Amino acid sequence: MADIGWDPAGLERLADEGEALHRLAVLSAIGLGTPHDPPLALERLRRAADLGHATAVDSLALLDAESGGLEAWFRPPAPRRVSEQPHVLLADGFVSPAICDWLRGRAEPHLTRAEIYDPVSGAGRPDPVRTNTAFAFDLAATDVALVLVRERIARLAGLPVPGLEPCQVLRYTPGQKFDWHVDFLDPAVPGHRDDLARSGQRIATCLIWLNDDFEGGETAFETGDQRFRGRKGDAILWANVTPNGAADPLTRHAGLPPTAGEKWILSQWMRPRAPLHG
Ligand SMILES: O=C(O)CCC(=O)C(=O)O
Ligand SMILES: [Fe+2]
Repeated sequence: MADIGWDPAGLERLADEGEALHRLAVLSAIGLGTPHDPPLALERLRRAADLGHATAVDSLALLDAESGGLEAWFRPPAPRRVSEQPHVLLADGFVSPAICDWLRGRAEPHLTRAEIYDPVSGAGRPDPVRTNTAFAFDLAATDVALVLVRERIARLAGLPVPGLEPCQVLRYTPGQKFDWHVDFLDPAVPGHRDDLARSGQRIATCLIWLNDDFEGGETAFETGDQRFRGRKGDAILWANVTPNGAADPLTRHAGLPPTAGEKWILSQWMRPRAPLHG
């Protein structure tokens, strides 16, 4: 069957078909090629579910079970500060355990070896520094629940949704790690310059713990030898830049290896704006 694509006008013409309605729901949840309209996204999701679209049925049931509706969803409680230098915040119970299981399940079939940014070319490549597996969600794997989680993260951070990079689910089996690194892009590194000009600095990082039945595996910061580990559904958020916007070397951190069990997290890197084109 020919791919129906992601053009909203084309999808509108097919709008009585479950897959087209699901795609339209995702697009209006994001605001991609069509106005950002979460209530309309939920309405379209409901129509896709009525037509039996499996992801629509499951994600709608998940969202219907969340209390408070969109209003509460988009107003996450203020996080509490757990470190001043670097600037680290924790949000307890940021998402429900059911949302955690959903995100993990959506990523699991797609996991591949995680990559790092090559400092010279700016392209991704595997490296012994990062031995875990990961999946960065593309549009095809995106669903309305994921989009709403991303918007909740943006609101927690007070940053614009269009600046969110594709989010990743990371899985670490015992011994796997994301060794000491910084998330900001170094303006002195040639391979980072184009990216910085296009999208701006990676000013903040948010992680959500998707499970907690593992040992070790803390998120560690070199500064002050600080280690953090939340419960399933908690989020940690930190600024990769100082208040004046300069890359902050005190944010050097690592995902330490779990010693038993698997660690699953969602990782969201954030820029100040959408990439510029042209
Ligand atoms: O797994 C962790 O605790 C750290 C992940 C991380 O550093 C990142 O996603 O940038
Ligand atoms: Fe990181």
